[in-house]
Amino acid sequence: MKTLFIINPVAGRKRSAKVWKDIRPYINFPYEYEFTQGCGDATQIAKHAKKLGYEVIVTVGGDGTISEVVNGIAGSDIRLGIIPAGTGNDFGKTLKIPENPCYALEIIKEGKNLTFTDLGKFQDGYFINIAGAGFDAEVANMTNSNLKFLNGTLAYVASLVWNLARYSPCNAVITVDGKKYFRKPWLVLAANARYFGGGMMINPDGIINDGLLDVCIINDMSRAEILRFLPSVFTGSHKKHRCFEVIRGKNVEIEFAKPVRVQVDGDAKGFTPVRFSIVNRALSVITPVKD
Ligand SMILES: Nc1ncnc2c1ncn2[C@@H]1O[C@H](COP(=O)(O)OP(=O)(O)OP(=O)(O)O)[C@@H](O)[C@H]1O
Repeated sequence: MKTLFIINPVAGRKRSAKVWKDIRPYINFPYEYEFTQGCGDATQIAKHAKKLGYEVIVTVGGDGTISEVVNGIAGSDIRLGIIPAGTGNDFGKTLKIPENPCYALEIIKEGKNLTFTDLGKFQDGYFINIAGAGFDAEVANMTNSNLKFLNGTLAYVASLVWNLARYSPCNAVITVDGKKYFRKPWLVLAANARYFGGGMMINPDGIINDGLLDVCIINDMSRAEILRFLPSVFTGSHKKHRCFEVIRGKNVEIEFAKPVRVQVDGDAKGFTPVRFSIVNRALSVITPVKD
């Protein structure tokens, strides 16, 4: 199949360029490749590849690279392959794509199993993993913009601690398929997949092709309780916590009493109010097991 690898050389704090060098000798089928030059480039490359008739696009990068490619090929017949080479690599975790790039390449070489995934819709674009508003968006914004000089995990933890000290939950109206829910949340997510924040299983029961967004809400609790709550998110055991709830639906509107930051696939995207919806089975992804 006509295949293009799109490599984001700066993903994973530049680990991606090395990953590409490592896996290249093992690619035993015809392919082309292109490096991204900057923000948004992967979308343009993917759109062009669609016009040129490529059948498979493989990302070598992280979730941001996947998200950009998705925005170039959503709704087409192009198959998405994923070589995890970013910092968090959260989307691939839901699909059980091996974290080891050489094993991930083997899955693409086999290419026989496809999973159709839903895509979230935000404004005129798509997201594949998780979008949301509140505390998580503040953390993502600070990690990506102000703390680039720190390494990945350190930047995330520093941002988490800083925002925990200064962020306070405020009243919100969350409308899911027309039904209004009044809450005072730390954060509200519209999740397609299961993981975010570099391995946190925030949405343990998420199914990526059920045609529904999982609206995950962390309701008001003290800062001390948040500190106890956060580790449980890595294992998914937080789902039994009295302040955590999931509401499922196709259309979600989130409005806070004051404008609160929004993130889409880990990138800060303005402020609330915000609307998300879902497009069922909009993209096929090459996976270890069949859909
Ligand atoms: N050549 C480039 N120079 C600078 N930035 C780039 C370049 N190519 C792509 N980008 C940007 O790099 C950002 C980070 O990419 P990506 O999200 O894939 O890596 P990551 O943040 O390390 O991984 P993850 O999102 O899985 O934690 C993307 O927002 C993308 O727009």
